[in-house]
Amino acid sequence: MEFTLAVAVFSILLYALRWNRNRSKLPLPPGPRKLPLVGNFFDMPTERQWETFLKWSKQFSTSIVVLSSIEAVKELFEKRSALYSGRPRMPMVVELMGCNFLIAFMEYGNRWRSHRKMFYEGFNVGAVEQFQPQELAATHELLRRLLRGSADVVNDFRHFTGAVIMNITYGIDIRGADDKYIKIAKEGIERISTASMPGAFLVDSIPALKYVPNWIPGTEFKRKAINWKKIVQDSLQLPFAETQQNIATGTARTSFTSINLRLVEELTGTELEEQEAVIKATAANMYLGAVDTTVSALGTFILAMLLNPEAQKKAQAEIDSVVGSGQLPGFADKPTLPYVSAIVKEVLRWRNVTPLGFFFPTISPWMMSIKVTESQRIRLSLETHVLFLACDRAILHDEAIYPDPHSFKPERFLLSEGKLNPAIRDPETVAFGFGRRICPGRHMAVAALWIVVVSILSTFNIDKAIGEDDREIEPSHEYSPGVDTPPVQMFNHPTVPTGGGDDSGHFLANSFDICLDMISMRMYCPCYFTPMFFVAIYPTSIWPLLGPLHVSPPLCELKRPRNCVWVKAK
Ligand code: HEM
Repeated sequence: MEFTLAVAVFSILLYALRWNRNRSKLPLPPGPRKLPLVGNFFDMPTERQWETFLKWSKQFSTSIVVLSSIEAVKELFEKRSALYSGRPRMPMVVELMGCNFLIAFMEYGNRWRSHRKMFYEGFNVGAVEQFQPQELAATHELLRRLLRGSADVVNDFRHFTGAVIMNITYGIDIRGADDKYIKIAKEGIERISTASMPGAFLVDSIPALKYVPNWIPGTEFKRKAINWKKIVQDSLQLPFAETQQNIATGTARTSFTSINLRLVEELTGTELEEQEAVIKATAANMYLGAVDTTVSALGTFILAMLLNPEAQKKAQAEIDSVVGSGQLPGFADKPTLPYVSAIVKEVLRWRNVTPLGFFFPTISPWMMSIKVTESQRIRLSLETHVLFLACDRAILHDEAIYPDPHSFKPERFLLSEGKLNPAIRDPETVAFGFGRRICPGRHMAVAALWIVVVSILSTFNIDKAIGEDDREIEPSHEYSPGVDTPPVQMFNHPTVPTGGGDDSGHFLANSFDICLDMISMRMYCPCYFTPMFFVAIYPTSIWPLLGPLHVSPPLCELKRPRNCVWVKAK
């Protein structure tokens, strides 16, 4: 028996070594020089990643396939989505900080499915219509805040999004600008953003470091993880506990959490615990997924209006002629306000919130090549294992579909008679991702964007702020990656390349080399030569590259309240 086992193990190892040798005949991908053990860890940029990746892409080749055409993205992420819906492993944020409740970081499987299903039930295209009253009420509150003279428009947008989502998700009212839940969520998102930055923590490249005792020098990351976990846990636990408490005292308002908790109240024991955990986690995802993304898009709207006063005037003329100046617009006006809808589409296209989508790891280390489209096939080897990354910005700036892509032109979505042109690809089909991992909050996000955009346009003029020298201040194009980090240079220019790496321009193979360090890691790992283990260690070596969420800080003034009689303070 033991002999048979030994022969079996030996044969597998022999096969593995031969298999590896065959594959290693393929050339190694070029990239920055690797150090022993840590590979290219220290080369990884922690900010303005796109610039470094672009530089590397010119200097080197291969490794990451950035899909910059809708055809390639649909082929892989939609037609073959069963194979391309995974997520890379993230030891710092998921395992040490306990963010395994975040759907965006979950591995594709049953756990992800159960959370996603519950999310879908609450936020599908039909279900989100029931949130319109809350969105409208929060929008009118936003207008009142702006009317009182806002010092920080971005903060007001954060407050708006928080108010809508806390109401829908937990039935909790936000109290003032310093509301504790807004504060908790803001802090939680900051920590999650920092911890999920590619290259920020070595433990993501060497997951075994998470077992190193805390007292050993150099394990500062473990202490950070413990502190940050507490902050993140607050955003998971506290609002949920308040809703539970309200249900117990009979004061709970109808919300996603209260409805779902009532549905499971018949359950007992482990079944109840499991269901409660899914409800709690899904609710937290709603808040954490919604805030920065929506705030970023609204910030871009303000920037676009500052830079394009003509577009602002046209939208206001449309609103005045359709809604009139005697009342505020509502959701029912949407079909009759195509220019406003075109502005929302252009906001999602022009400076989309996630210029780079999420990473999807290569499906299987056993594959030698992957067919991307009918005419394109990528060769794979162990060393050139690719991560697929949809470059949303490139797709949304495709000149063939959107001529003069860097200009803000809502007209591109309109027919000559002023109606929306269905033939132009709707940015909503790109800006929220693709396939099975497509953003589940997109319907709510678009509704919230639309009502805020139309309401601000109907009541305010958005003008450049006036400086102390009585001159207009030119708006900054700088956006902050993540939250509360110093502003960095924004994508004024197409820093993410939009061309193709091949004749048809379909995708940028031979482009970014962002995973070079991870590939090196695999080569130093003792398990590397055993393909059986390779599957297990592969995800540990890959960072996700979350397209940085951009929160813009537009310096602006909302002047000349237009129909402000309708925005009277309460
Ligand atoms: C303008 C607003 C928004 C934008 C641009 C946006 C964009 C995105 C993108 C690009 C993804 C990744 C999709 C992929 O992997 O291909 C995503 C995922 C996600 N979004 Fe959004 N989002 C927005 C608003 C929201 C809102 C309002 C919510 C919650 C109510 C939300 C919840 C989520 C969740 C939970 C995921 C993870 C999905 C998964 O991995 O299965 N998002 N979003």
